[in-house]
Order: sequence, then structure tokens, then C-alpha cells
Amino acid sequence: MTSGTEEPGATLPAPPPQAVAVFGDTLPVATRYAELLADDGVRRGLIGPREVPRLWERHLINCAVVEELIPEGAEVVDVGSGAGLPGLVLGLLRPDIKMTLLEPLLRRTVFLDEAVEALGLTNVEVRRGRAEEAHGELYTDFVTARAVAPLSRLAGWSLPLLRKGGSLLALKGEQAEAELAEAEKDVSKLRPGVCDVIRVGRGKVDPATTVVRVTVTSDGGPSASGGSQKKARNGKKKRGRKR
Ligand SMILES: C[S@@+](CC[C@H](N)C(=O)[O-])C[C@H]1O[C@@H](n2cnc3c(N)ncnc32)[C@H](O)[C@@H]1O
Repeated sequence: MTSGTEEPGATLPAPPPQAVAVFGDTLPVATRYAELLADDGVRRGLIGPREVPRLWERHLINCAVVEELIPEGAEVVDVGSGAGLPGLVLGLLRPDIKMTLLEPLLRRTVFLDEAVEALGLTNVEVRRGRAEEAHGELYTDFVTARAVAPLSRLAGWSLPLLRKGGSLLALKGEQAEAELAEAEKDVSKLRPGVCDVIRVGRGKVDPATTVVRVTVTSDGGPSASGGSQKKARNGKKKRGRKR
């Protein structure tokens, strides 16, 4: 992912067989999203042009396989969505979940809003803001995050958003075990919980996607869905930050 404005150039490859297997009936929607990333996403500097040839394996499929860890009907907040990874991918793949894409930067939320509309995703909402600004008003079953911050900082932003029994699913690289070992003491001070490292998508994506999961075992807010989430939705995009 990049921050400057880039020229579109590289051609988006056709979906590989793994994409057909992973996305199933939602493949046309996933393909439309890949096209948006390869075109508008590159033009607006949200992803680098060099990512285009590897959009399917490295980005869409890599993110999609995390759905294995999310039960039916769950509420999910994707912290630091950027151009929609992994939140938009999970939202389009799983119409049964309620996905909130939480992202502070205006030009990214503009792209996300447009993508949600273009893809016709009624289960995905975009909320502009930082995770820590949503503490005390947004509660969810799962937080997902990829490439947002080191684990201890990410946990500080994310664990207060979780209901009791909820999990942070942090997509990490090969060094996930080492990162967890280093951060585990800090994480356990934030909120009692259980940490593990899971590899998902074996046989679908190579390498498999590595997820650090932190499941909180204590109350940190309301234990049932509803009121707080509604309040959060009402606060959507009211903040006036500009980039
Ligand atoms: C490197 S990008 C990764 C984007 C996307 N998750 C991906 O994997 O392509 C990090 C994103 O985190 C967002 N971010 C940074 N600090 C944040 C915070 N405190 N709360 C929510 N999002 C944050 C940034 O605006 C940026 O879009």
C-alpha cells in the first residue's frame, strides 16, 4: 500500500482457480472489487501499481480465508481498513455478517463508501475515525486488522471494542509467534484473555494466512449487541477531520 498518487498500468489477472473456490457465488462481486482496486485504487494512491498482478493471491484470497474464524451472524469491525482489506473482502464474501470498516483518512473512506455502493453491499458500513476514538461507544464480536500497528498498540486500540468472548484477529506475517511472545505481557495487562496463532486457508493460499487471535474473557462493555452499535452508527462520519 502506498500514500502517493500512482499511475494505473499493470493489468489485473483473471481470478485464479483458488479464487473461484474461495469466493464461490460471490466471485463476480469480488472481481468487481479487484477491478476497482486495480483502477481507482491505484489512481488514487491507495494501493501501489505493483500490487495489481498479485491482487488475488496476496490481498483478496489472503484476506478472504480469515472468514473461517468468524461464525455466522457475527458483528465485525475492521480497524484501519485502508482500501478495504480485509474488511470489504470479508463483507462481500459473508453477507450474514455485519461489517464496519473503521478508517480515519478521508480519501480512503470516500473510496470505501463508493466501493460499498458500487458492490451493493447492504451489510457493510463505513465509519470514519480512529479505533481509540470509538472506545465506549462501539462494541463488537470481532475486530480484524491487517498492517495497522504492532500487536501491543493494536491491542490497546482494539480490545476495548470487544464484547466479552470476542476476538481480535490480527493478520500478521511469518513472525507472528515472535511478535506475540514480545507483546503478550502488555496485551494481558490490557484485558484478561487468551492468545494464539492460527494459520488459515491452507491449500487455498500459499503461504497460509497467519492470524494472531486475542480472545477477551472479561467484560469490557455491554455483552449483547444493539444499543451501543446503534449509537455508533448514528455518529458515523460526523467528525470533521480532513486530510
Ligand atoms: C498500512 S495501512 C493498511 C490498510 C489495510 N488494512 C491493508 O491491509 O491494506 C494502515 C491503515 O490503518 C489506518 N490507521 C492508522 N491508525 C489508525 C487508528 N488509530 N485507528 C484506525 N485506523 C488507523 C491508516 O489510516 C491506514 O489506512
